[in-house]
Amino acid sequence: MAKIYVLRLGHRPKRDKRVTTHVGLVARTFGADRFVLVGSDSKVVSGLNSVSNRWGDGKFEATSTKDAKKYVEQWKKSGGIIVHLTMYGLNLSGFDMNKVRGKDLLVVVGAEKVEPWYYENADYNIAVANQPHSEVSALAMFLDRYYQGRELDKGYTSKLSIKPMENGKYVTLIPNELECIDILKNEKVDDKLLLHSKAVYELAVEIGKRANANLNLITAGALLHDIGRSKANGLDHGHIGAEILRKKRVNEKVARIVERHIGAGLTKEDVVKNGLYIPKKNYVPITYVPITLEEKIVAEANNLIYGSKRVRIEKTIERYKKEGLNNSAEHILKLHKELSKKCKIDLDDLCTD
Ligand SMILES: C[S@@+](CC[C@H](N)C(=O)[O-])C[C@H]1O[C@@H](n2cnc3c(N)ncnc32)[C@H](O)[C@@H]1O
Repeated sequence: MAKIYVLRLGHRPKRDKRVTTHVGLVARTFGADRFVLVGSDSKVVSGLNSVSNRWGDGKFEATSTKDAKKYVEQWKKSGGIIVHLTMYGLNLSGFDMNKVRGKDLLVVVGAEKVEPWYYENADYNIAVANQPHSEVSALAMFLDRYYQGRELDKGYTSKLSIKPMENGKYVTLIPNELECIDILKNEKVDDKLLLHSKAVYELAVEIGKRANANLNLITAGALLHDIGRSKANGLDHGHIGAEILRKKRVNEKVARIVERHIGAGLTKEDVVKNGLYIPKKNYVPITYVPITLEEKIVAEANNLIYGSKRVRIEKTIERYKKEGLNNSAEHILKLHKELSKKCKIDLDDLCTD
């Protein structure tokens, strides 16, 4: 896929810190892959990377270069296109974006007066209205036209994310390993449960790596999967755990891992038969069955752990059958086969018993 980098010229550390940071923030949010600062200002660069790690998937990167002209020349040499944003350029409104789509694109923005060399070496000088305004707005407008607005709908599975609210502020969190342990301790889970949770976590991460799953989600989902046992030990501990986490503003994707981890999930019949809480209609999809890859992996890892020991799936299936839960046993085997195929190994091979 074609990449888009933003090159920021003329940064004056004393004067431009805030504006340059905003150019980088716009680059990230409006879909660029990288922000390249000409010169050095480690605070600006590290600040942008910190935002990328907390609010994004960490793929966007801020870096710097000493030699802007060399950077531009190399970009052109490797077949990329240069767009220089300037009020003196072709008006964006009439510009055919297809001329630059599909190719690696370097978008150059200035701070103070930009040297003529950049005007001459750009493939296209483009103006967002032929009026003086700001590199921040020019970049946002250009990228928005480039992506035709799709960049605004990009969803991230990030450490922090916002639940949009008509009134008020609501930020949800994917806790890391240490934060999960703190959450468990605050709920006063006992040492045995802590050991079990850690064992499920370690195995889930191993499986997650093989399946190319989101490891932050798996870490939180696996460590917290049994948090509901601090209040209940029946089949409802999944849902109760998820509710505890929702109250703590933990990301909904983690809450659902917790809610759907029992066996290979609880079917609607299980839920009705056992008189469990039935989610409201607006809770979509209405299910306690794992759907996402991360939900499936945590359920599978939990099925391969007994206490804090790894066991083969057959052991768990036997236990379910002994309790007359033949349907659930079948689903557990099906999930095991599905994930083993995805990981290209029999997941029993990760377990000794
Ligand atoms: C404060 S302006 C400096 C103005 C400069 N004389 C110029 O070439 O546009 C800083 C940067 O904002 C961007 N900029 C300002 N007005 C723009 C416009 N109408 N269209 C595109 N970019 C603009 C350019 O990248 C410029 O280098």
